[in-house]
Amino acid sequence: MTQKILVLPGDGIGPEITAQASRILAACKARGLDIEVEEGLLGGAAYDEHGEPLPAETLEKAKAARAILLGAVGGPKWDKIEDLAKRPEKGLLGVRKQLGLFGNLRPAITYPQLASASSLKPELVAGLDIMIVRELTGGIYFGQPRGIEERDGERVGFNTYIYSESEIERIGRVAFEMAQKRGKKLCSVDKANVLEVTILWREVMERLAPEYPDVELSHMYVDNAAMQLVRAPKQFDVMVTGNMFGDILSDAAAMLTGSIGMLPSASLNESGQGMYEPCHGSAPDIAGQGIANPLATILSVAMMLRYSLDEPALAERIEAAVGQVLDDGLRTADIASEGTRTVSTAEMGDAVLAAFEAR
Ligand SMILES: NC(=O)c1ccc[n+]([C@@H]2O[C@H](COP(=O)([O-])OP(=O)(O)OC[C@H]3O[C@@H](n4cnc5c(N)ncnc54)[C@H](O)[C@@H]3O)[C@@H](O)[C@H]2O)c1
Ligand SMILES: CC(C)[C@H](C(=O)O)[C@@H](O)C(=O)O
Ligand SMILES: [Mg+2]
Repeated sequence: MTQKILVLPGDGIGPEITAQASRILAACKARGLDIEVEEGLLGGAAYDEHGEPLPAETLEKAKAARAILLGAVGGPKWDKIEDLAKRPEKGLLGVRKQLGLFGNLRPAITYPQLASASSLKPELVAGLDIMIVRELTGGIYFGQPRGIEERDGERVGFNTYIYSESEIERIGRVAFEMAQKRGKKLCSVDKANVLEVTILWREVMERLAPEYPDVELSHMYVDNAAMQLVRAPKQFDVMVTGNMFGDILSDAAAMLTGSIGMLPSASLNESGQGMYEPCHGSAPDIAGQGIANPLATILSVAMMLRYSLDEPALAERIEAAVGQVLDDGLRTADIASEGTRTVSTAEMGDAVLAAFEAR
């Protein structure tokens, strides 16, 4: 059956990087992958056209798609929109929530060729392979009540950090199952020394553990986890955490791989429908220059093939092509080091495509 794929380029470097990833998708199609690809508007690009960051038409297309490839949304142009609901980021959060994409997988893998591009000592990161499992449709990002209002003569801002047992259990199961397929170690990250919501989080993780006797479960406070990620990151296999902690820790983990431009992601619901996007943002500081690293987005296509389209061989082929290009010494500016050849976004896309075709 033909599967629908929706590409949402978004803002800033979004269109530049999704253009390269789309070429890889097209190459998969040329090799017999039965997909139909269409594009849509999300974020600032959608706001400029329709006055909404998530127009009804985009949401409809997203619901009908088996998988979505997203570039990134947001940028200074839209940061002053007063109505928060109209900000580009709300469009992205809307797709995640509306499609129930609660399971966010963020793999931080340090390619051996890039160990020296990390800001940490190469021996600390060489061979690193961590999977961060982030809850994506709950927690403080969505909790009610929220707002800014006048109280006792001054304005107060407030959000609600809330998780139900069922929300914790469902992301916990994703993480335990992921650990079973990997190194069988799961570290649950919380702030159970202070926050009730994460006391419950820890309890639920403990309750699930006996169902996965082959997985070794540990717990860590988020502040320590941030420190351990830069002290000795290879101690981790799978990490599971809530929406906001996962956002922060995955950016920190990205730097272990050499650049945030290397970290792909998958956001999945219960039926395997997914949105695939790099973990980084729209990088307004380099947008339009043709120098952004497209590899996180290309590697997100590999995740799409693995998790939504059941094509693991094609996924491996893309990952191997990326490895090949790095072996050949090609680097975008963010991962360049002595002795490598600095290339543009499009040249990196050309090289990955050529390596993919040659395999
Ligand atoms: N998923 C998303 O769409 C997403 C994620 C994060 C941030 N954002 C939005 O993006 C905008 C910018 O946010 P920010 O500056 O905090 O984070 P950012 O990730 O866009 O950029 C942080 C730094 O990393 C660099 N960088 C990011 N991606 C890169 C790439 N592929 N190649 C080379 N360098 C890269 C940028 O140039 C910048 O110096 C904001 O509007 C934010 O809300 C969107
Ligand atoms: C843009 C923003 C809403 C988003 C998030 O916080 O989830 C981003 O930082 C991410 O990591 O995907
Ligand atoms: Mg983030």
